[in-house]
Amino acid sequence: MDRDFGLGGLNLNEKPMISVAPQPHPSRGANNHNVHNLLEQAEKNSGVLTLQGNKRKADLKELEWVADIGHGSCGTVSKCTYRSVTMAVKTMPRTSNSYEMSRILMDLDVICLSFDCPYIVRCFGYFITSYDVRVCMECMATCLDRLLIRIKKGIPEDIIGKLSISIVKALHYLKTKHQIMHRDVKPSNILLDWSGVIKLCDFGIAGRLIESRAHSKTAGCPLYMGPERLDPNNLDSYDIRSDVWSLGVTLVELATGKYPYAGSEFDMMSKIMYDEPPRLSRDEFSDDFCDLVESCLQRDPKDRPNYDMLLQHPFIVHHETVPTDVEEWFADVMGEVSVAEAAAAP
Ligand SMILES: Nc1ncnc2c1ncn2[C@@H]1O[C@H](COP(=O)(O)OP(=O)(O)OP(=O)(O)O)[C@@H](O)[C@H]1O
Repeated sequence: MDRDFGLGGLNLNEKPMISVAPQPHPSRGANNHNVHNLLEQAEKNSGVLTLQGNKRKADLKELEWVADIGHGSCGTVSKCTYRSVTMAVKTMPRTSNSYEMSRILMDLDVICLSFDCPYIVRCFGYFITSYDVRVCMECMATCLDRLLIRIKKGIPEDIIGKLSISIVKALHYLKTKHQIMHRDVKPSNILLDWSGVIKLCDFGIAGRLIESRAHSKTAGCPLYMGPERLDPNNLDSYDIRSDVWSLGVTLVELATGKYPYAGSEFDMMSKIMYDEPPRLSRDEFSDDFCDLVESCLQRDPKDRPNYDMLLQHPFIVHHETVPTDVEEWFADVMGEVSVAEAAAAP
């Protein structure tokens, strides 16, 4: 779809999510006046859906619920149809809390802004009512954390090769085209469809970069944050290399089938800050893959690659050229899971 409204330039950066250090009240950076204006701007295109290349004014009453897909901290995602087009609709209740509202608007803005990126989940349009905001997206088959739970093992390296290309390209696109960093890279925000296409989603806590740096330390899931973002003594801003750390942790989790740190949340955060970063075993994975992960999981952000460097990494370059059928693999594993589930059923 075309970019329907632009929220760019307004300060939605200060949106701390999970407290890991003393911090101001979450709503401080997103003032009510800004949020109100942004909402008014967005409302102008409410109900305009772009389907099969045609823009049309849609009637919310024609949106039919099919099934719930899942719940996140901002709302619920459901499978719906609009005139026989299947979509995933994320419904987020409107709230008087300007921090929550700024998250909703940021998610909406980035997804609309990224209409031309094939590695970011596509948006058909949205509805803003007096009660909620509903974002209509293409419906993907699953997110990678659910997939890991279902298959109960790691994802094969050649599939991770294809997946890494899509995610690095999505992050690179956000950085170079819109000066945005995602700040919440993790398996639950990576989606896969039945034809094997991999896309990034969930931009509620994305941050606008000012001179390539973001300035709010606390947004995102702390378990995927780089040590520099968890350190309460570090008052510096951070850059996209913090997302590169999150990508490294995500790749280890996808390859091994489990999150690399254990213990209470406090233990895990201490380990991220003070222990040696996780590594992949060279007995189980190729040297190129192990090297890529090692480069992403460097304690000092300056030692991590940027996206241009990642795109030239031998692991990525190799998987750009080899034909890997993600669609077939996905169909096979889902088939195996269904057979196993049917066999285990009473
Ligand atoms: N376009 C989509 N197609 C299919 N499933 C989706 C789509 N968008 C989101 N989902 C799924 O819906 C569920 C809820 O997503 P949502 O983005 O609201 O929250 P989350 O990422 O799980 O959690 P949080 O927002 O707290 O980080 C997740 O399982 C997600 O994978």
